Amino acid sequence: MTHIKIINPNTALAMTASIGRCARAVAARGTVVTAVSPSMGPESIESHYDEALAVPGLLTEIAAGEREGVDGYVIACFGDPGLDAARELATGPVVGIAEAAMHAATLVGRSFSVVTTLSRTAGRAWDLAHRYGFAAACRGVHACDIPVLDLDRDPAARKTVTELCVDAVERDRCDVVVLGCAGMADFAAEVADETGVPVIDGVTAATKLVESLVALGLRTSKRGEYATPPPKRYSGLLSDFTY
Ligand SMILES: O=C(O)C[C@H]1NC(=O)NC1=O
Repeated sequence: MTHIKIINPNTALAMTASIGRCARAVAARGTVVTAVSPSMGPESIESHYDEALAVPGLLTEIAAGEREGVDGYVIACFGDPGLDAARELATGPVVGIAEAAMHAATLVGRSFSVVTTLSRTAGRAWDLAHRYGFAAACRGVHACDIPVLDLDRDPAARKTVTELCVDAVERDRCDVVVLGCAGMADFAAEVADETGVPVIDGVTAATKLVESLVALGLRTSKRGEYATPPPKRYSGLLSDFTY
């Protein structure tokens, strides 16, 4: 049995439940998926500030997972917040949904475009494409300017995102669309029908990637940069983080 813990780093429990449903829909029979939100942090992540404040809660969930014997983790936020720190804590693989989606996109196409939420987060998506080595394959990053929590609440959101994806394929002439928010996890099938190209949701892509890495017996390397952090005291609210 493989246990994958999917961490939605924001505190929106309805979004976490949707993320869990999407991941379980693709998980193998022998895989148990638990989807959680930290008890502390922003209700959605739409800025560098939100991202910074989401990381402590994310890391508490990774530390708890290590005590629970979790085999691998998904960070279910398109900014891949805290990914490197999470890898320092985790024994098993940790995959962010942006990284997973971009990898999957380049395995089924020569180019991809990202459709994300707020314009202000587009720079982060470009930064990740550069970091992961996919800048040449990324033809564009487009924002629907729908707040993360409105993706579920606004009945017009799905149509708006779908139309933007159709427009992105036509303008960018990209082979693949990457959905740039964990809150779009259940949009992929509809967008694929409308665009006629492969559409990748990072939640499901990351779930299967972690499952595969665990099946291959691959764990996070502790030889170098991802070694366990050096022990030290952390004061104030962070005193719980003392090793
Ligand atoms: O980065 C974004 O625009 C989307 C990102 N924010 C969030 O709360 N979950 C996400 O996937």
